[in-house]
Amino acid sequence: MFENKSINELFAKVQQAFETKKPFVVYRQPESDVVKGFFQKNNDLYNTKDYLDSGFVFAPFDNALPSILFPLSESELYASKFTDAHFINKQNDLSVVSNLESSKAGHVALVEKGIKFLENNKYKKVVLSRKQTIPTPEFNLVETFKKLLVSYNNALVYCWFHPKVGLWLGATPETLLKVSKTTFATMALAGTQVFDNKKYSSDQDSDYKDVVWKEKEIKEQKHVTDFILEQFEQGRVLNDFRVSKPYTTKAGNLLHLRTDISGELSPELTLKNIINLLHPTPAVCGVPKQEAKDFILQNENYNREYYTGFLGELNLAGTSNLYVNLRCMQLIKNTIDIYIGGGITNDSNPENEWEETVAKSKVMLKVL
Ligand SMILES: C=C(O[C@H]1C=CC=C(C(=O)O)[C@@H]1O)C(=O)O
Repeated sequence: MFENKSINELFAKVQQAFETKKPFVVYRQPESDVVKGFFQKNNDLYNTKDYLDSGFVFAPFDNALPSILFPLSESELYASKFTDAHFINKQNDLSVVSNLESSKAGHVALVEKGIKFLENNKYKKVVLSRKQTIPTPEFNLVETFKKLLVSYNNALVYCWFHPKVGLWLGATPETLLKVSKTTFATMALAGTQVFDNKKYSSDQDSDYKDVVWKEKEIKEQKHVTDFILEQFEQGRVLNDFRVSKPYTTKAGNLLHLRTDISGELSPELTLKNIINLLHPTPAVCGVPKQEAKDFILQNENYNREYYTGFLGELNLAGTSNLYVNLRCMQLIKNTIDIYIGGGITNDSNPENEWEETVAKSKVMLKVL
């Protein structure tokens, strides 16, 4: 399906497609050394409504809006091996500084409003976010993408472009779902703390067993696990259900709590049914889902667009690999908008929630 190219040919193709304003996506799945690309042959904007098509899907947070598809039948597909040796200078220091004080007041006020909303209604969780604009007069697409590749090995790293939509890049640690025929897997990812690199020398999740999580983070992550289990119970769709214990996982400079959930899907279930059950999960929206979504749309004061939506391979040889669009950014002329958020519960401290978004913003600031 994917034609082999050298990595330099693939990057040259990316550069050319971007300069000539042709739609494309290049991406590398977690723990893989293969970079794949879809290069659409025309400039049409295709949608998928039923998720029966094959191709690469790019879906917004607001599930009432259309999902964009690069159809398999309208795209050239290339793949190439990529190793660190292709790129030596790993990351920048965090020299890009922007005016954070005004953003801080706005975000703290939003979180305070979120906490009141939860208390007044006895709701459990809402995920609140912001965007931060960074000047990038010297932005170089291929170099930035390479830095993301070498910096975030266990993330889905991508660069997506459509002339009618814009340019998005990201390195997301969160799987929305993997479906291969009837085998299904997802994860509940939430809770954040900054990774202490003096304490741990390895990148293995098994080394983080002694990490201590506060009650707030444990609850915040449990809401995501419970939501997924309830959704599948209601749909009565999973046989041979397997649910891991929550464990600590590393994503860039951060640690999160994660539970793995997998099983066998009832054959009558469509991918659209599964996506509707899951998206948006409380890792990016809240509990109850609709009320949290309404609060987000009415109060965040900016448009999330594709941040906290999902993206990935759709029905390629019977398999779909979809990821939640986190730790992402969008190019707007000579600036980059970085999108960052966090889960709010009754126990949240607005100042800490602000700090969490600052820590998360470093995932992208490091490569700019
Ligand atoms: C909403 C984001 O992260 C989610 C995923 C992992 C941990 C999260 C948290 O600790 O709040 C969020 O639920 C984001 O990075 O913008």
